[in-house]
Formats: sequence, structure tokens, C-alpha cells
Amino acid sequence: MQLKQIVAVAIIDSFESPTKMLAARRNRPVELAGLWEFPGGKVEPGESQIDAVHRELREELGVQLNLGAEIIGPHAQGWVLNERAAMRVWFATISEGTPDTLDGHDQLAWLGLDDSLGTVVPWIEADAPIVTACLAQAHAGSTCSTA
Ligand SMILES: Nc1nc2c([nH]c(=O)n2[C@H]2C[C@H](O)[C@@H](COP(=O)(O)OP(=O)(O)OP(=O)(O)O)O2)c(=O)[nH]1
Repeated sequence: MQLKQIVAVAIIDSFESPTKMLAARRNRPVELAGLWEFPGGKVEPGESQIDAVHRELREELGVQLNLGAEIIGPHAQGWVLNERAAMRVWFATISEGTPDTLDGHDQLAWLGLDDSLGTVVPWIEADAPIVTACLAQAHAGSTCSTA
């Protein structure tokens, strides 16, 4: 069955030598409020996944992105979040704008790309394997798209 496609980004400070990543704290719905995530959202009907990720980040944080390598998940649709949705995640850097909590979040934080990444804030539970993969890929120096 086709899962709802979510697209999101791991925004880092640099593709060449990343040291931190921008996480966002959700302000809704009530069951996810207060938990941290990769900013992004749902792909709209007729929209490409790449267009969707740029739109979501413009709407949510007011930034434009350079997209880098994908953090490839185990499923054809990326990382399965629950029985209804799966998420694809790309590394990105900010090309324009200063991130702000415009819509969907009440706090942003640049987190160190070190072993504390998964525990320094309470992530949405489904994000745990993505955070681990993100850290490993950043340390392997594979954040920049070769495509
Ligand atoms: N953006 C994002 N969503 C995540 C993550 N982890 C996770 O389980 N989710 C879930 C939460 C939501 O059920 C769904 C994403 O929906 P959303 O509410 O962010 O999408 P949206 O911005 O298009 O929402 P809306 O306009 O309908 O309010 O995926 C994550 O790291 N980032």
C-alpha cells in the first residue's frame, strides 16, 4: 500500500565539514507538540517531492535551501514513520534567509553532530533511526549530492 509521502531536511552548517544540524520543535498536533523533528511536511497532489521540500521550508522556516545527498531509508518511500506515512530526508544548507518559527514550530536549535544528537532533545520516536543514519553519513563525509 502506498504510504503518505513526507519530505524533510537535515539542515547542516556546511556540506564540506558539517558540525551542527538544525532541529525544530513541533507546536502541533497535541500528541507531537514539544517533540523535535526534521522540518518538512506532506507532498501535495501533483507536486514533485523536491518542490515540496523547498515549499515546506519556505513556509515553515522562511529559508531557501541547497539540497545535498539523501539520507536513504530502508523503504522505497524512505523511512517508515507509522502505518500511514513514510519520509524521505535530504541534507541541506541554507542559501537564503534566517530560520524562524513561522509555522508549525515553536523552537529551533542547532544541535552538535556528535553522539548526543539523538538524546539532547526529545525527538519524535520514529525519527530515532534517521538521526542515527544522519550522524553516520555526516561523519562519513557524504552530505553533498554527487548527482
Ligand atoms: N516534518 C516531519 N514530520 C515527521 C517527522 N517525523 C514524523 O513522524 N513526522 C510525521 C508527523 C506528521 O504526522 C507527518 C508530517 O506532517 P506535517 O504535519 O509536518 O505536514 P504538513 O507540514 O504538510 O502539515 P499540515 O500543513 O497538514 O499541518 O509526519 C519529522 O522528522 N519531520
